[in-house]
Amino acid sequence: MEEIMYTSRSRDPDIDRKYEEALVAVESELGQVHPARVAGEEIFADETFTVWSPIEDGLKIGVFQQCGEITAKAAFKAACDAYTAWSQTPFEVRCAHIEAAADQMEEDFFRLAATITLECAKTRTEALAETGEAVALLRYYSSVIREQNGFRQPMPADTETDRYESVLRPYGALAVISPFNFPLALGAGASAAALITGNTTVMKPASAAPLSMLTFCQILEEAGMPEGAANCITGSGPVFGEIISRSPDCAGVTFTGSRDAGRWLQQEYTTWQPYPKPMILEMGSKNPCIVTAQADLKKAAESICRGAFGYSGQKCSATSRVYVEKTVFASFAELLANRAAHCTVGDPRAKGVFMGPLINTAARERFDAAVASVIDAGGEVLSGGQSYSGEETHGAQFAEPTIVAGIPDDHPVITTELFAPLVALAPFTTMQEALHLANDTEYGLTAGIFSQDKAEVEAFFSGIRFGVCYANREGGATTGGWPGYQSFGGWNGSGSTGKGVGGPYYLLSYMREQAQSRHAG
Ligand SMILES: NC(=O)c1ccc[n+]([C@@H]2O[C@H](COP(=O)([O-])OP(=O)(O)OC[C@H]3O[C@@H](n4cnc5c(N)ncnc54)[C@H](O)[C@@H]3O)[C@@H](O)[C@H]2O)c1
Ligand SMILES: N[C@@H](CCC=O)C(=O)O
Repeated sequence: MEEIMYTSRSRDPDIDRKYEEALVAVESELGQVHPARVAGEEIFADETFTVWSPIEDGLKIGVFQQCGEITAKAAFKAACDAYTAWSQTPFEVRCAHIEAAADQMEEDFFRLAATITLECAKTRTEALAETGEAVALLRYYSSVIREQNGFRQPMPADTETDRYESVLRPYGALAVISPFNFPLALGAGASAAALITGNTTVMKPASAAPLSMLTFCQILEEAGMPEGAANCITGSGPVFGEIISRSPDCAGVTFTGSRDAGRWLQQEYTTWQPYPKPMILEMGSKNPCIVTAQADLKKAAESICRGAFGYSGQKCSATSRVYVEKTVFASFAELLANRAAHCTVGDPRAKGVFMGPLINTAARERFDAAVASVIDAGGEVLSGGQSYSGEETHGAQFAEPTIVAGIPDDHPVITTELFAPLVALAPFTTMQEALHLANDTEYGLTAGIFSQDKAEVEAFFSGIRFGVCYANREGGATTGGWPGYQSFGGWNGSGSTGKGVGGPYYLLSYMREQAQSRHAG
């Protein structure tokens, strides 16, 4: 099938037909009770929680288990029990399991995409691309480990009879915590990385969107993963965080989510664990884009619109600050405002809709407070600024694609991650100033530049302190990274390892080195 990426602009109409059929099928099955999955068994907790779709009132995604200590401990016990055999399984066999899971995901492609749309209100393009990204992550990790011969490397020996090797080996049972905004790709990608390197997993998806990951866990089981290697439990993040911090069975954590939760977990886990264990943290950001007087302004406006407002700005990669050279500020602001005003906002299930509703009321309140704070600070709303919900939206919470300007550099809208469709513009006069403003943040995930001047582009790449950097990217100024093309990892407050998801070094974070010296007996 044709690969649909976040940056794709067109697709075969047959894809839309299959997606629409899957939407009808998946929607008709919603509302069920979903058990947690431990060692291939269905587990029911004493308490449950209900997840409602953000697309319309009354659309019940399902009832999920509010797992506490008993289930979490059982899941880690299962993962620890499975660890020895799985970690000693030849890497080719582990790869074959992950590849079989990727095959199954391709079989279920449209149902998975429809599930993503329904549980977190992604448009069809975003949901299809996320499903493709999830499959691509599994396949990419498998290709890396095969290319690296399972990360076993001969070392020079000092005698003819001795044999020395460097071998990368797994850690144990890892917790895999994933966010609501990429409910499949980021949980499945991290789990696949953990499993393919020989670790076992206890996955914990976000409570706002847990269905995709429970489905993925079932796919892993069906792909022949040994009992207990992959487990998935649902429930409160903070409760899970407390449990794993104090659990000697938890050999490490891979967490994707907000900086506040990630930092809390990092401190708690480090405090309570008896020795240092791996923590792979992928966190939020405040992503800048620089537009110079040498830019193709129309292209920049189109691409920033996609970067800032795609999935309603609820991407860790969303463009949220744009620094525009003073001489072109007014003309660029006008182009961007016109482009934003033409974004199609509506039901994300519908064809042609570019932006759907926000995940929940809290996100809308955050958006409203941000707009009010811009006005309080004497700033200007150049486009959008309103949020709305009501009968005509079937209760879904919408915010207009919004552009603001005229606020100070230390305003919270410039410094704090909003996770809403709001982008702030500010002028600059020199490239040095633009880079200073772009880098003036504790975050460091994605950044972009629009300029047709090669020297400006090179100055950007050498001066920017972010992990994922794009020049003149058409399909999203700072968004839409793809496994095997863009390693996706944050610097500074955006990530802990410096090795990007979907990149050649990512798997290294899931293994530790062992020197094996075989001397003549
Ligand atoms: N850097 C990246 O690659 C990346 C990718 C996607 C999302 N994100 C970030 O994720 C955030 C949006 O997702 P979210 O709202 O689901 O984030 P969140 O931090 O609220 O939750 C993320 C996950 O962590 C769990 N969690 C929450 N508190 C926890 C705690 N104290 N201990 C352990 N687990 C806890 C949640 O249940 C969820 O599964 C944004 O900040 C976004 O930038 C980062
Ligand atoms: N691959 C996606 C991941 C975003 C995470 O929030 C992007 O690059 O936009």
